[in-house]
Amino acid sequence: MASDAAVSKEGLLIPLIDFSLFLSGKPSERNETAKAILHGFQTAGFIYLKNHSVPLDDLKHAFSTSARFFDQSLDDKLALGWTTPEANRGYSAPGREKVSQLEEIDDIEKVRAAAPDLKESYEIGREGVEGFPNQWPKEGTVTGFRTDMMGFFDQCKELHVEVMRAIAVGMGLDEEFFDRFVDVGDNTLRLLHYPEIKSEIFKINPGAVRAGEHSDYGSITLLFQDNRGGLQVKSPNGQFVDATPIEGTVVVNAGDLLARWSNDTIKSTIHRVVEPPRKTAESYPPRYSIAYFCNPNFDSHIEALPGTYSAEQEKKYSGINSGDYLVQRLTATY
Ligand SMILES: O=C(O)CCC(=O)C(=O)O
Ligand SMILES: [Fe+2]
Repeated sequence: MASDAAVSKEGLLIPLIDFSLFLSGKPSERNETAKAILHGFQTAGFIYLKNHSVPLDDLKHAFSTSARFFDQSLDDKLALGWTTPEANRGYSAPGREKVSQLEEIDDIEKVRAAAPDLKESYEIGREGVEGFPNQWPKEGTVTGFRTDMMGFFDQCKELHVEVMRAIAVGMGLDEEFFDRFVDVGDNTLRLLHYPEIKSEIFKINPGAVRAGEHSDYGSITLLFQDNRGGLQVKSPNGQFVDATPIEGTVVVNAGDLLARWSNDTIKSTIHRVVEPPRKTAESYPPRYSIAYFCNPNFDSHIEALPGTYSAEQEKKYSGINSGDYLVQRLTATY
């Protein structure tokens, strides 16, 4: 069988799929796996892949490198600050955005004092894009950072191509159908750190979350999480369900642009990050995750995929340029 359930609750079934059966299985296994992947995206909008192409050691190394990055002083990180949606590269410390939903000034100050940041992140884009250089830490500060992160970037880029091939096969399209749409690698590697946080934060402000509910924008997101937990996915009946970490797997979710491309046959599902299930008396431990946001090449024209409509008037959306769409979405967020 190509898949088990990674999550099954409240009508949300997220399959756990052995990706090696697609990468190197017999033709029948390959087909069956591709169908299971597509089905997961059409129903839950999320899948877990095990035996994918990113080796566990490289993954562990990416996490320890990320931790060393966030260990730098705040000043050093702020010097690499995220600038514009067009660049979409660099460091963000958006801690203030959530606490500002509190109404009483006293409460706001209390929460800020106890938890200056619920989340910090750092983004890396494709190298060599004119006008938009990556914001690398100064040479020698985080040893090996640039080489290791770009190595990881390329591994994820390759995995994106393979997952898109699986979707193509699942849809009955040519296996290489998406290749020319995704070969450039206009993707974003985002390191995330949710610092240790006092438990009382969630008592003072029950609405507090480590990352607010949202959908992702692009084709798919490859999400690697540590073993803390806290990621939740919205079920069809509106309940948030834990997407519990499974070591060595990657969580893959479809983004809004893929949903649009598929004429809404694929779902881009809402998710968020809350406090993890385990805590000490005083606090919740830090959590690290790495999200790799995949996009169609920024110069591609995206319109309803063959087989997702039978007559022109069934196309739900007009065609759109991928890069324009993504900048539009990022502009609305920051
Ligand atoms: O940290 C996580 O597990 C999820 C992050 C996420 O959904 C995002 O950055 O879009
Ligand atoms: Fe997300």
